[in-house]
Amino acid sequence: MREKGPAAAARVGVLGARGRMGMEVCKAVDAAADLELAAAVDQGDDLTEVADARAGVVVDFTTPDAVMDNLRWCVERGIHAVVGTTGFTERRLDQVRDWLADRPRVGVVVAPNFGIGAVLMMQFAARAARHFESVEIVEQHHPRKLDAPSGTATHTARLIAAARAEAGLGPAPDATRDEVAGARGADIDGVRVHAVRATGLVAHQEVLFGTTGETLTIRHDSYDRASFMPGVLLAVREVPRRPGLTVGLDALLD
Ligand SMILES: NC(=O)C1=CN([C@@H]2O[C@H](COP(=O)(O)OP(=O)(O)OC[C@H]3O[C@@H](n4cnc5c(N)ncnc54)[C@H](O)[C@@H]3O)[C@@H](O)[C@H]2O)C=CC1
Ligand SMILES: O=C(O)C1=N[C@H](C(=O)O)C[C@H](O)C1
Repeated sequence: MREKGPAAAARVGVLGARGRMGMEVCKAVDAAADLELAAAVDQGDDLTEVADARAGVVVDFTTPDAVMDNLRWCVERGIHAVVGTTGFTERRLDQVRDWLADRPRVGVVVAPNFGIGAVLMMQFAARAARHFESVEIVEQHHPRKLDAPSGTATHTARLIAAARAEAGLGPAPDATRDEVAGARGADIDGVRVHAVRATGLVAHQEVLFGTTGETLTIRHDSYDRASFMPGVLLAVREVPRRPGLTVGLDALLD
């Protein structure tokens, strides 16, 4: 942790600091002239390190089991939070909104994917959804990932399902009668999602649309975790100006 002097704008605490994403975030914050890495905390460390270090913004890349307790702790102390950890259901988001109602000046940004290309991939998929009767998602990740399907794939499926419902599209055609369990993937709001895990992969997703005589494939690849850092740093800089809950990076990019 390098002291950058009084000109440094925001003091940042990183939770999950010894994880794959946490380490990358610590590096990126340390390298940013306007940010100061105030605390780097992982499992077993005391969260009070973050408060003692006077961090104004916390970045959480931990686990779905840990993230809600961390977030509550931050909101109660008036610390803004940028969250990349997966596992956010509507119920969890409502819980965060409840906590924030008591702390109206605190901002929380929860984004299933901080990659700019991934955000655009989700926007393009939502836009295409109403024009195609068929759609399936294939996500591919490194084999140390704990959750399946990915948060990005789940979010994409929900966006597509909402667009299909708005356009009055029914279920995608599928004559499958005999199925080995899992062969047709997970059903997320009526959209099939297939999760692949293989050494050598980082984070990849294809959205395959089909209609009579044509298909459209929208694909995004993160080859390096550095790809998430411009989005994370954007959220760190913006979150103090955005009280309440912001879901996704879309609003910040606009
Ligand atoms: N939104 C996005 O753009 C991205 C999100 N992710 C998500 O971020 C999360 C972390 O991913 P990775 O870094 O690959 O996992 P990882 O397993 O490498 O790192 C997680 C770290 O959190 C630590 N941890 C667990 N409980 C903790 C607690 N209570 N307090 C502090 N630290 C704790 C672990 O010891 C570990 O070091 C996952 O949910 C993943 O899906 C990953 C990449 C990009
Ligand atoms: O665990 C990962 O690696 C990733 N997790 C996020 C997800 O589940 O969508 C974002 C990205 O896909 C990398």
